[in-house]
Amino acid sequence: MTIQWFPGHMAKARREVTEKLKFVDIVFELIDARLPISSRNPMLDEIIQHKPRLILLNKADLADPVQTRKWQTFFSTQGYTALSLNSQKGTGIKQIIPASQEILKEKRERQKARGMKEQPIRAMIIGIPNVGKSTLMNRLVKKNVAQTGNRPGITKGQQWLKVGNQLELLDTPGILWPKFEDELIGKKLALTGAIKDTLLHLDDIALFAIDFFNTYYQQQYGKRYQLSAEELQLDKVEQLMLITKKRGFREDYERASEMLVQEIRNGLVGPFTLDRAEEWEAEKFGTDN
Ligand SMILES: Nc1nc2c(ncn2[C@@H]2O[C@H](COP(=O)(O)OP(=O)(O)OP(=O)(O)O)[C@@H](O)[C@H]2O)c(=O)[nH]1
Repeated sequence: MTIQWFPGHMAKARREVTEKLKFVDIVFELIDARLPISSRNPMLDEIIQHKPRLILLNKADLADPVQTRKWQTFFSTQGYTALSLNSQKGTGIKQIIPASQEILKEKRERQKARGMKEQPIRAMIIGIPNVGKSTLMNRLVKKNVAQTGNRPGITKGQQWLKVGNQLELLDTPGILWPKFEDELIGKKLALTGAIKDTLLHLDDIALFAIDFFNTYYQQQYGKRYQLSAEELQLDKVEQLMLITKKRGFREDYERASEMLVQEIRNGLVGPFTLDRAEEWEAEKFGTDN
């Protein structure tokens, strides 16, 4: 991704989201299922105020399914519905409309009681760069309305994209920033490809990944890089040196680091979740995370 968030950009993005919020009934907060905390905008609560929200855990195909279920439970204890999605394949997409209807049920019933005609639900997608906003939009609308991988352009007049006759989606998603100035969050975001590689050293990300996989997913990691039980006891630098050698990269640790990070990102080392549900007790959740 090419966006660098400077204060000016952030303020503009925030203004744009605030402006668009007026037109919608519900916000679809798109987050990366591998990073259910780190891929959120830390100020989202403040920005969207009390607007109803549906949390969408995207790229669930790349995440640890056990963790995804735990996160769904976690969010439900916070009063939110969180659906697990694979926007690329469309898995989970069908639940979006019924879940939104359920969230807005009381409001819609009140409107009905006042004799108002039932309108399609109006929604906007909000998420950090590269989380899959365009992919989801294209899936929902079933045509290529937003080019995936594209950068958000200049705000046009509000355009609504019809999703059947029950949902209308704002044509430009809200793009907000993650809290990448936090070093650990920055490494996690980098490992999933959410922030520019040049913001951090690749070997730092690779060493972080080796540590993480040794702790949580040692088996799938050891298998992929043919590391024996003994080799898995070595420290992370020695493991990186071994992987480099085993891949035939001689002493090119930079190349090995890049390969490792790319393979992890693309799911070749198996599904994984970097933010661990059990480490986030209820009271930790909120605007200061
Ligand atoms: N594996 C997997 N990849 C996905 C999924 N959703 C999106 N992607 C991929 O993630 C990358 C980013 O997707 P985009 O839809 O461009 O993301 P975006 O949020 O619109 O990105 P920006 O324009 O940078 O804000 C693309 O390569 C997509 O194919 C998913 O559910 N699973």
